[in-house]
Amino acid sequence: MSTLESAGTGARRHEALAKAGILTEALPWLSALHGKTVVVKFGGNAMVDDELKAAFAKDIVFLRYAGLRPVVVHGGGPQINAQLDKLGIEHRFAGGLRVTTDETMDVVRMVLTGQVQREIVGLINTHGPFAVGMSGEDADTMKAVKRQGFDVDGTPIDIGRVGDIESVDPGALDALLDDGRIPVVSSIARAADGPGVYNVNADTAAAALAVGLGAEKLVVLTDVEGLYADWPASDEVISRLSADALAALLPTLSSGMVPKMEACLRAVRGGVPRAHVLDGRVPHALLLEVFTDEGIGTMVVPA
Ligand SMILES: Nc1ncnc2c1ncn2[C@@H]1O[C@H](COP(=O)(O)OP(=O)(O)O)[C@@H](O)[C@H]1O
Ligand SMILES: CC(=O)N[C@@H](CCC(=O)OP(=O)(O)O)C(=O)O
Repeated sequence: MSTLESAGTGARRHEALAKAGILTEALPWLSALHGKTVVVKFGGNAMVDDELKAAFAKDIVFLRYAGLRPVVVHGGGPQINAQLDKLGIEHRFAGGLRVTTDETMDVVRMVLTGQVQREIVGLINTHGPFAVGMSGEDADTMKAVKRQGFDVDGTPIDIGRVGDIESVDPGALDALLDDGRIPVVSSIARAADGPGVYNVNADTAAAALAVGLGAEKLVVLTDVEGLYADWPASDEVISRLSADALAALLPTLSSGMVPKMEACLRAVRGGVPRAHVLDGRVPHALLLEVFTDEGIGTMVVPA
């Protein structure tokens, strides 16, 4: 064999070993997570470009073929804002939650279930007949009561039709999962204290469903690398923290991170072994988190 040929063989061997290394690294995770439910929250800010959305859909289908039971809970804050702007309806947030009038509620429901959810279902189903879209209100999967006692810097405000989840019935989701489907759930709950529905923050909804389903993991995809220790002054990401450490940190957090980290805390305190906040702008962040040893983003653990 010439020197050139043996160099070529060496390079091919090296490449083959590197590829096989990535696949074998997944083996312990495949074994540990087989048959387990993973709830993935896909945030509106993580749905920024078509390539990322397509990569997300592939990852979800990958989880399904790998023997996991993925459930997608989606947000759509920016998409709701865009529609409210088109309609000339004012929008504002308090403590990371949308102040939701009856008029706003109609738009939230229309955009989440009629637009964002449909798009995610379509993307997943380019890979097979897996995704089934539903609203959290369907089959009483989520029931909520009006969020009370909300204040901004000590001043009480009425945040409108924003719900606190009172109960989760995982029956419909379990039936879909048992049938090999991938549920894609919009964060709307049926009112338990009167007629109509409530707008539920999608992080909060994902955590409640993760607890209700006895999920192994909650993964929240967003548009930052994870929880920054001292945001916005620094971009140092906290890679791992316990529930107690997170509880101590919560009062110092602001904007969209408040419901997100509260959700991680609720999930872990509700029996979900791990909750992760990942950067959805990184292609295939979900696959990397689930199937490699690489720790990315922020992980919350019980202790
Ligand atoms: N400590 C923090 N670490 C990271 N991001 C933070 C922090 N505090 C506030 N944020 C803000 O929270 C945002 C994420 O929340 P949000 O916009 O609601 O995302 P999503 O649409 O994915 O739910 C980040 O883009 C960032 O601007
Ligand atoms: C009560 C509340 O704030 N509901 C959210 C629901 C959508 C959501 O949470 O979307 P993201 O995940 O993209 O932020 C809203 O109306 O924007």
